[in-house]
Amino acid sequence: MKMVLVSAVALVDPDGRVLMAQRPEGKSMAGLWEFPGGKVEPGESPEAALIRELHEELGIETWDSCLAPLTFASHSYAEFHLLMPLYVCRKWNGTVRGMEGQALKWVRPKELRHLPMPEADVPLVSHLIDLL
Ligand SMILES: Nc1nc2c([nH]c(=O)n2[C@@H]2O[C@H](COP(=O)(O)OP(=O)(O)OP(=O)(O)O)[C@@H](O)[C@H]2O)c(=O)[nH]1
Repeated sequence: MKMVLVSAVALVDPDGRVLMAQRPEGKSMAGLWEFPGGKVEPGESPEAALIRELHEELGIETWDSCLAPLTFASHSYAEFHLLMPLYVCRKWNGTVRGMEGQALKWVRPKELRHLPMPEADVPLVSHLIDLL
């Protein structure tokens, strides 16, 4: 099965809330809330992919040294197998904005349990609750 490598991040604000982004209409899994991030391009490190995606999607700047690995998702969808490292980031420059028109919200870790999210993300929530 095709393996897809996606880097994702839990941006954590000073109140311990996590930023979630809603997948827009027209995309697969539209309406579900996901961690910011995206596919790792050939030749790119997972950290570089995340720094690029955070700039493109949210208009913020961060650095390798601010990305702490937390856990990963390994999940088979019908079309591909997703391997998705999840980082935690508490330090960035700029104010988050939905640069691609996507809805954003800051969510308390326990409230993540009630948010509709992609299947692959569900097991990640307890790691964030433990951490935060
Ligand atoms: N960024 C992100 N992607 C996730 C999460 N969970 C999850 O299953 N994914 C999947 O990982 C892939 C990320 O692709 P992407 O963000 O670079 O591009 P995309 O939405 O345009 O992908 P698409 O090809 O499905 O339309 C998508 O298939 C997405 O559904 C998550 O928490 N964050």
